Amino acid sequence: MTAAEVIDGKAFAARLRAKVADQVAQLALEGLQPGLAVVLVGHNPASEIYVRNKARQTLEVGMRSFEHRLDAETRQDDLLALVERLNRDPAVHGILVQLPLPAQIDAAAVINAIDPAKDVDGFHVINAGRLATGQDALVPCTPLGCLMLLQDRLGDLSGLRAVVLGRSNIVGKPMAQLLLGANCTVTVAHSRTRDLPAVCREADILIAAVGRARMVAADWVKPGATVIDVGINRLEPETPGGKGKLVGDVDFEAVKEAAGAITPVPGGVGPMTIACLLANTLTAACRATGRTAPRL
Ligand SMILES: Nc1nc2c(c(=O)[nH]1)N[C@@H](CN(C=O)c1ccc(C(=O)N[C@@H](CCC(=O)O)C(=O)O)cc1)CN2
Repeated sequence: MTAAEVIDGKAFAARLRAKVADQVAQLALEGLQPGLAVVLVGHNPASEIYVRNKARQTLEVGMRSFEHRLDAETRQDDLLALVERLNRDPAVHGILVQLPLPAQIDAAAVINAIDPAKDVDGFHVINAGRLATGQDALVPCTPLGCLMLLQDRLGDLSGLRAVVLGRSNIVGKPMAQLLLGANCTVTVAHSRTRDLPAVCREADILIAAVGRARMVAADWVKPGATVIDVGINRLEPETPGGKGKLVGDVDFEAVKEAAGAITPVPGGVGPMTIACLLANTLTAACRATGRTAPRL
């Protein structure tokens, strides 16, 4: 058996951002500049990095970036008031509240306060419902990125068996909806699923999004399957004061000997998340101004 093709999400994301930048340049000729507002509450170190990268990449594609950094002790009412202001601001076409939020804030209440037309994370219950019923929706960025990588490698996904390992609102559930929409036969598996390895072995497409480092072993994978690893897990540092290695939910070294193709961590799905956020912001800006959103 030959080793799997390693899917280069970093390169794919760079190409997607270049397409977004081309479209933004076209809109500039018509006097429209898409704007993305990102809200960070508190000082989660990983979130700080993601928010910084989002702001930088937003500017790089020619959009306006609005960053709002709030104290860890921020009250829910104050955050809701900021969301309301951003909903009303015509320069802001996309709004994103970085997750996780501190414990005193009800994340669902905040997400559902965002205007669904500006909900570029696609987490609002209206967008979740639209996706589930096959209507035009803003689609969560990480699952959208996974779908793009799959369609790029496999073309038409019709009839393929897909197993989504994980049932979160931000990855597992929307991923399952997208794969259903692409005519896959979809199973959503999770920690209570009986005989997980056997269920996963049925998959032509295996999406690992459980948040457990290197959980998916080589004998969970059907030979030749396409494996998409959404996990981002930081291992304990090997030396005191060092930085722990970043690994996915899949045992990459072992599984690449069984799979047909596999995404690495880092450099697989992660970079697609921000590229799709920019694509969603472009979509939101086009729709808000009566334009048809481009197919990227
Ligand atoms: N409001 C949101 N919050 C969160 C989301 C989200 O989509 N919307 N997703 C994650 C975090 N996230 C974006 O916010 C994100 C995670 C990972 C990456 C990424 O590029 N990862 C790199 C590795 C980065 C590193 O070295 O740490 C990779 O996999 O190559 C981008 C964005 C939770 N919160």
